Amino acid sequence: MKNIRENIPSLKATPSFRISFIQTELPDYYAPWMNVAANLPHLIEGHQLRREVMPLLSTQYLRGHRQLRLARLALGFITMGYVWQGGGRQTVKILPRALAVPYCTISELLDLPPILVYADCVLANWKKRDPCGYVENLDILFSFPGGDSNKGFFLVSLLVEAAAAAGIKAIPIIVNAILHHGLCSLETALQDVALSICKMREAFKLIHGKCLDLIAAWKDNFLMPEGLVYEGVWDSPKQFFGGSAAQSSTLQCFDVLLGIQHSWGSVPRFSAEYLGCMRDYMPAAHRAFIQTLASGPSLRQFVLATGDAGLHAAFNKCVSALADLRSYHIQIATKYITIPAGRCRAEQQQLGGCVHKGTSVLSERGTGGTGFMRFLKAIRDTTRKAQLTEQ
Ligand SMILES: C[C@@H](C(=O)Nc1ccc(Cl)cc1)[C@H]1[C@@H]2C[C@H](n3cnc4cc(F)c(F)cc43)C[C@@H]21
Repeated sequence: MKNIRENIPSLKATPSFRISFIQTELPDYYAPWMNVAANLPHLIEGHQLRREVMPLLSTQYLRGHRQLRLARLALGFITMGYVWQGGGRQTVKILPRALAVPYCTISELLDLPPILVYADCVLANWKKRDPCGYVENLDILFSFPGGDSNKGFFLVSLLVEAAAAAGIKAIPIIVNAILHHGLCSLETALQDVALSICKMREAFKLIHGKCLDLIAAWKDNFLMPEGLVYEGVWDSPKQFFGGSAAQSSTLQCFDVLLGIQHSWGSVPRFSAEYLGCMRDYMPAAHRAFIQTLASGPSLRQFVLATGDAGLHAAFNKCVSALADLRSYHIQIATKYITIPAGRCRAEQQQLGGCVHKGTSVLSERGTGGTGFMRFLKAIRDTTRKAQLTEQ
């Protein structure tokens, strides 16, 4: 595969969704954070993380968005490791101020919750080993114990996101075509979206053999019923959702573009509200982009109103490509994520308590677990029904 930037030209051009190269360095002053984050698997497996003495550092020497994202990434991994180091048995209820104060300060500046999210683990957590090399030389910056499976999972998610960039880049063209009645440019742009979604599915295939030891949460988690106290920031404990595929901006963006509404009351946790809530866990620029798209002209209504067969077919091609991608996501989640969660449950029954898998407790949310599977199947079915019927 050629260099990722040459393969997907829109990477250079899409401001909001450009897969930007997050820095991999911070000023030396922040070495205590970077060294602990880089050494996390070893510290967690050796149960030494909580003994690490972390100085309370000031965030004033962080310069620019990329340094803030990198510092937030390091503190997010350290926090997750600190909370879940002992697995489900010995979760902590208080995050020490040396972590909590800078983590919450940076998270507030970035308008993100003080917990590890998809945009941290996937969009910010990567570098090119050889700056001039090809896509194969991607590597992650930070990981949990579990070796290459975490790495593969995060990098494949990144490649899926990178493949989406071309489709995202077509969205402003689509909105302009609607506003100016440019039927030809609209049909071409819809074809670009369909092709991009097909490429996302191709990238997704690289996930075989990878899995994620899920990013546990401290919301609706029976092991931390109150949530987490962020010492020196808030007096009462706070609850936040863990990392989730539903936090992927592209996962939600194409639904909004195609007018696919997800409302699903049977399991309130995974309803439209959950998807809406997950937008608060996306980068602010992505959230704004989706919100602007949602409040703009309806592509679906426009295509129906034109009665144009070519637009009709191009729109339906996008919907069927998205439904196929969702079906593939379900296959992957079943094979690589839900089963481990099921295994964990089986262990729980045997041991009559919570069994942790590696550094985190498998989460019913986010990526695996039966609740998430029902969620994925429901949004796949809703996607299928979004096809424009024959005129
Ligand atoms: C590999 C998986 C994962 O769960 N990754 C993950 C989860 C949590 C964390 Cl913390 C880190 C990584 C899935 C990747 C592909 C992503 N995707 C982006 N746009 C999509 C549009 C779609 F229609 C669709 F079906 C999946 C889509 C979602 C996640």
